[in-house]
Amino acid sequence: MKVAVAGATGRTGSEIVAELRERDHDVLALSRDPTDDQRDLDDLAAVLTETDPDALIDFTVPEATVEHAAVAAETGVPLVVGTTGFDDDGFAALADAAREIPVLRASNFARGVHALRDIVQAGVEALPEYDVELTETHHNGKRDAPSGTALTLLDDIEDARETELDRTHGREGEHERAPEEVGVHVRRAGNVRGEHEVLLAGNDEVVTLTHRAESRRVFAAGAVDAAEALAGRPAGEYDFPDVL
Ligand SMILES: NC(=O)C1=CN([C@@H]2O[C@H](COP(=O)(O)OP(=O)(O)OC[C@H]3O[C@@H](n4cnc5c(N)ncnc54)[C@H](O)[C@@H]3O)[C@@H](O)[C@H]2O)C=CC1
Ligand SMILES: O=C(O)C1=N[C@H](C(=O)O)C[C@H](O)C1
Repeated sequence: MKVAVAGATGRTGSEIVAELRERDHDVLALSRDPTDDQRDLDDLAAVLTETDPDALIDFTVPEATVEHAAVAAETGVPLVVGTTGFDDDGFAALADAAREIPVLRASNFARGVHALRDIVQAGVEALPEYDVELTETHHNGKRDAPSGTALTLLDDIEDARETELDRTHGREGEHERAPEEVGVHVRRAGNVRGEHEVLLAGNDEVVTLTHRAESRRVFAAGAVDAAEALAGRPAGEYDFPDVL
C-alpha cells in the first residue's frame, strides 16, 4: 500500500512511519517543515491528488486533523485518525468527512486496550454496586486531559451501568462520594507511554484492571493494521474493533 502520514515527525507518527516501512509499504511522510524525504503537509490537497495514497493516517492535533479530514474527503482518501482531544465540532467534522470516505477513529490503537474494554464491561456488569475509579497516566508532553482512552472507558462504563455517571475529575476539600460518581484521575509524568487503570471497589475487596503501553510501537502497529483493513471499505465511520 501507499500510505500518507500526517504527524510523521511526532512521537507516534514517527513510529507509524517505521512500522509502515518495516511492512514494506510506500510511505508519504508529511511535515509542515519538510526535509528531502518528506512532503509538505501545508500542501496536503495537492500532495494527495498527485500521489493518490490508499490511506492517510493522522496523529497530529484536533484542529489540524479536522482540516486534514476535509481534504481527505475531497480527494477520496480513506482516513485513520488517532488524534484525541476533539470537541463536539471536531467529532461532527469527522462525521461529515465519513459521508464521503471511510474514517476509522480510535482513541487507542493498542489491541490490549480493546481487550481491557471488554474486561471492564464484564467487571462492571458483574459488580454493579461497586465504586468505580479511573486513573490514566501519560508523559509530561501530553496536551489533552483526560486521555481519549479514558473518555472511551468512561463511555463503556456508562453503557455497562445503563446510566449516566457523575464524572468527578479529582477531589479536594470536603467531598463525600455520591452513589453515581466515578472518580477520574490524571497523572502526567516522565515519558510514560500510556497507562489506564479501572478500579472496582466493594466492601472488603478491590478489583484493579490495568493496561500499560511499553512502547508507542503498539499504537503504530494498530494504526497500520487499521489502514490496511480500511482500504476498499465503503464511506462511513469505523472504530478499531470493527477491523480487529
Ligand atoms: N489513538 C492512539 O492509539 C494514540 C493517539 N495518540 C494521540 O495522537 C496525537 C499526537 O500525539 P503525539 O504523537 O504524542 O504528539 P506529538 O506532539 O509528538 O506529534 C504531533 C505531530 O503533529 C504535528 N502538528 C502539531 N500541530 C500541528 C498543526 N497545527 N498542523 C499540522 N501538524 C501539526 C507535529 O509536527 C507532530 O508531527 C495526540 O492527540 C495523542 O493523544 C497518541 C498515541 C496513541
Ligand atoms: O498522548 C498519548 O501519548 C496517548 N494518547 C491516547 C489517548 O489520549 O488516549 C492514547 C494513548 O494512551 C497514548
